[in-house]
Amino acid sequence: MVAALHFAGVKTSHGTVKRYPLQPRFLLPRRLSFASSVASSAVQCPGTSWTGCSRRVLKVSCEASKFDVIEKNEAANVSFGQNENQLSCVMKFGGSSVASAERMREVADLILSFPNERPVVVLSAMGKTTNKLLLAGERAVTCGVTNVSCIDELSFIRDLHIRTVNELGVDKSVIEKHLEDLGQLLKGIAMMKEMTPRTKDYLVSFGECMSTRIFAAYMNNMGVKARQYDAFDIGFITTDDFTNAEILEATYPAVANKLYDDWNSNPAIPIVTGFLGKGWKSCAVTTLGRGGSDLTATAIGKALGLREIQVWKDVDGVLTCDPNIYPHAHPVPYLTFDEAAELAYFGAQVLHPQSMKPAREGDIPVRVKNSYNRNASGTLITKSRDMSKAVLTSIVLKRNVTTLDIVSTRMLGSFGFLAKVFSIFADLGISVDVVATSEVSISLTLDPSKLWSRELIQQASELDHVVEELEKIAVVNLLQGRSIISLIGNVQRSSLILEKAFSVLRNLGVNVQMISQGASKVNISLVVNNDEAEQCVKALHSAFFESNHPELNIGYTN
Ligand SMILES: Nc1ncnc2c1ncn2[C@@H]1O[C@H](COP(=O)(O)OP(=O)(O)O)[C@@H](O)[C@H]1O
Ligand SMILES: N[C@@H](CC(=O)OP(=O)(O)O)C(=O)O
Repeated sequence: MVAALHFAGVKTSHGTVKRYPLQPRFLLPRRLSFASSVASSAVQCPGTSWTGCSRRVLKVSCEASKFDVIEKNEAANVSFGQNENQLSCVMKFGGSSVASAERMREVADLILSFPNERPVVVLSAMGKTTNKLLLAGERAVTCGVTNVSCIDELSFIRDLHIRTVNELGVDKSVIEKHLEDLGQLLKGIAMMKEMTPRTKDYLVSFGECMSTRIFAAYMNNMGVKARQYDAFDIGFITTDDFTNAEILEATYPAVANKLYDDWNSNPAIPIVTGFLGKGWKSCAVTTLGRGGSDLTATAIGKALGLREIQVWKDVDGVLTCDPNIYPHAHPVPYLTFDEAAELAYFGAQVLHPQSMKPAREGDIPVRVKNSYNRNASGTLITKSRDMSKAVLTSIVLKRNVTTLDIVSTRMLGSFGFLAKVFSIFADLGISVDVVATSEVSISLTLDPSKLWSRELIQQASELDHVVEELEKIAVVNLLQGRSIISLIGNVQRSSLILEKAFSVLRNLGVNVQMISQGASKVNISLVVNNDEAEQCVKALHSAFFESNHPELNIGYTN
């Protein structure tokens, strides 16, 4: 069966015109395929041979009201997925992946290059927009209402977004109101001379709200039906902990209902804002902590029971250590949820610390991929993997950690002492990362993950309060400027790991101040001084991952 389609011409990054169909669904037979890049594309039913193929062939299937876009590379076999009409996976693209018009084109192309997927797309704000918004807010606090329009970061954000819509050929109206409201909000902040956490969350939400609107409009211009969603309007219900809200259970059924209902009644690729939610009491916009779009993605994966969650970054997957510390770090092909969670929790910026939780609960594989190098195989994170040969998987560094040495004044026995210390932390809402205990003393590091910035802030007053409380029962020594080096791997082989690690550290003349091997079986933590930490990571990396002893290099070979 061959039918005529209307095509919209779209300018590509190379200035050529690609042609995409305009979704005249009433014109379409039950299922269609068509060749793109060929002006006079033939439309045919699946099962017939591909005609008019240039290097790439797009295929659109419409079954009843269902909608599907499929791309075929010459080399690849096209096959339909098993549930070809349902949403199949999440594809999350971080700020680095959608930093410009050029990048948005790449991402659209990438999405369409997956023939068998009907993805829910989750986007972060473009590039460094979140940081710029925060800086703009901080400047507004002190600059005075009349100077708001001169804030450099505001001009930067405006220019970036307007340039992007222009370059993509998208109507400016999709973000005009947001840009106007953003200016008003900054004036409000300037007037109040303060920026509360609640205001901060509303302020940064403009980043994701604009990137998703631009991208959805671009997809629609290409003839690929897409629908933009603000997460706070589709059931992402959170606690009211502004800047670091937690997703509440009610989110899952609400999001599933909304996305599936819309998909079933009028299919269009959902383009959802990452990072954002709605406080259940305040009904105000909340955020899930920096890097929170990863968590949005895994939460949607769990809510919809999807087959896979893909998080697309600017690196070839989770690496054996932070590439900013050691540029030749290697991709880790397989991780368990536990390993990935530990790695993220202990400071690897590549994943949001809480993002593995929904994926683990839903048992949905997470794939970390590189949007700049789509052929790299990336990292696959699943419930379990063959650990028989695994030793060390990755080395993670968390800087600027505060440690506390707490020695009992012996008014309490050991049991009462531990209980009392931890009840103080519980009362103050502070969680602890690493703990080492003896009968009458405890050494621990404080969890900075609740803090807004990825740079750890010294919360002086909070720490003073902790010390004050602890001093009622103990002698307390507070030490700042420490780092935690976490050795993520197979703690079943901890003796081997520790032997090697300590020999490396001894050679460097570094004294380990605290060591903790948790019951988690995937992490050994070492506390060292900040100024020694980077050289330790580099030396450990070369000893474990570049040694001539294959038994020590196998963290990423299985
Ligand atoms: N172990 C690690 N593996 C991979 N990337 C890491 C690691 N540790 C830190 N990173 C950093 O994390 C960055 C990717 O995370 P992020 O910036 O949140 O991506 P996105 O904004 O695209 O979601 C990388 O560019 C890299 O610099
Ligand atoms: N834009 C937010 C949320 C996010 O997840 O971003 P990214 O995916 O670029 O890390 C942030 O910068 O924190």
